[in-house]
Amino acid sequence: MCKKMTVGGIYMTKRTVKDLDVAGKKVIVRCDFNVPRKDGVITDDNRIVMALPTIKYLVENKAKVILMSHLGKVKTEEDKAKNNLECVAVRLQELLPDVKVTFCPVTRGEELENAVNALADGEIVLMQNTRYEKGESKNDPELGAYWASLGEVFVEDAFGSVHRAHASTVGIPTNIKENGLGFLVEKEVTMLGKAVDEPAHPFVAIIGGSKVSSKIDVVDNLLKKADKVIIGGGMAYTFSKAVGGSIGTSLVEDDKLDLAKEYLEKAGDKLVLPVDNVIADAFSEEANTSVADAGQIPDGWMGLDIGPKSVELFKETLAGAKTVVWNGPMGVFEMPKFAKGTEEVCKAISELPEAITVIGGGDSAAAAKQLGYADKFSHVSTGGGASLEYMEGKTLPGIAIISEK
Ligand SMILES: Nc1ncnc2c1ncn2[C@@H]1O[C@H](COP(=O)(O)OP(=O)(O)O)[C@@H](O)[C@H]1O
Ligand SMILES: O=C(OP(=O)(O)O)[C@H](O)COP(=O)(O)O
Repeated sequence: MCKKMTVGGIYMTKRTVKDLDVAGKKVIVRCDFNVPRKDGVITDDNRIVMALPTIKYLVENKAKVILMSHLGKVKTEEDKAKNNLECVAVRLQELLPDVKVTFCPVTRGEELENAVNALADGEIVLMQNTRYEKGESKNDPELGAYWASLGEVFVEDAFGSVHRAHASTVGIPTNIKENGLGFLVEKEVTMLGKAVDEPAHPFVAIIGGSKVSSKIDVVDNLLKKADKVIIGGGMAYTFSKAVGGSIGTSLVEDDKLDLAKEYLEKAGDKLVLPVDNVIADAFSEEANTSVADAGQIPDGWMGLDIGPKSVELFKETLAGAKTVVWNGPMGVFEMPKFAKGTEEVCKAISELPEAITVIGGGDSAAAAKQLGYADKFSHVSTGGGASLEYMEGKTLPGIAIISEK
């Protein structure tokens, strides 16, 4: 059984919500409500539930609460329709039946300002998806200043997004000096600090999932800290193609092939890749499936899970580990046919005696929960990229900007 953690961590000199005077004030809270959904329905509300301690504290302390979050990636009008944040307001109201929760469907202008000004003490308004604004991801100074003008106090509680220097995570606190960390961010840095500031060895990191471009640099940095870095999930095919493997129609980011090749050459046997994959002839639960050795996926087929030989290899790599850090599922676990690799790795980690084990990321946490292993980890982090960047020792801009005590 994995070890339970006690507290540790850097960033403990930052102000927290408890250091702020919030009664009667308009308090902007940046949350990470980027929750997994299927056909518009929330499939895992963990990120909303984890934000509740800060929200409840502010409500109980008579703040006028303005919640902000992004949801998904928004590049087109169609993306806007797909990533409407209203479903989160509905869930939040269910979780807080005694509190008035209003949803504001716009991200600037009179309707938003009126909604904020109408707040009574202890009431909540959730603004539409911050990424409806093009300036959000560029940290447009005008946008950060505008959103800041809506409130008097700012609370950073979006742990999953603190590695992003965006208008809502950095622009707002740049303009509101009365700011502090929320309880979720405080807890995350405490737990991650204990796990990885001075990790016990052997230290094994596992990187999977689908966000190749945002996570490939992490691999290089983790290679300096960890004894082994396992690559699985959709990440693996970019590495496989980089060394000339056939990957069919598997997920790949061609502009990262050179980098993947460089990391492979540099890392030698420290980097552990799948040796086989469960393949499918369509991205569907109904697809025909088979197993193919890595780099030998036929045309028209795609890898959607690690295969049985990879499971054994990853188990061997994990044996004896004292610290395990994992972000990104081993396959498309949302479809039971492709969940086995993720489940087997969960199982192997849960059976490690005396290891500190951390799983992070919206989908990874959802996978651990769905497969029944969430309570087997020492810590389930709400942040994937954020927890990885913390572990790399990188500055997290959304935390760095917050005032010192
Ligand atoms: N082989 C694969 N091909 C395509 N998508 C994959 C593959 N393996 C995993 N995924 C997908 O990766 C997604 C999670 O990736 P990511 O966002 O990086 O993780 P997290 O949210 O935990 O940080 C899941 O939705 C999963 O279906
Ligand atoms: O889901 C998130 O990150 P994660 O997948 O690394 O856990 C965060 O909400 C950040 O989202 P982004 O990677 O679209 O900026």
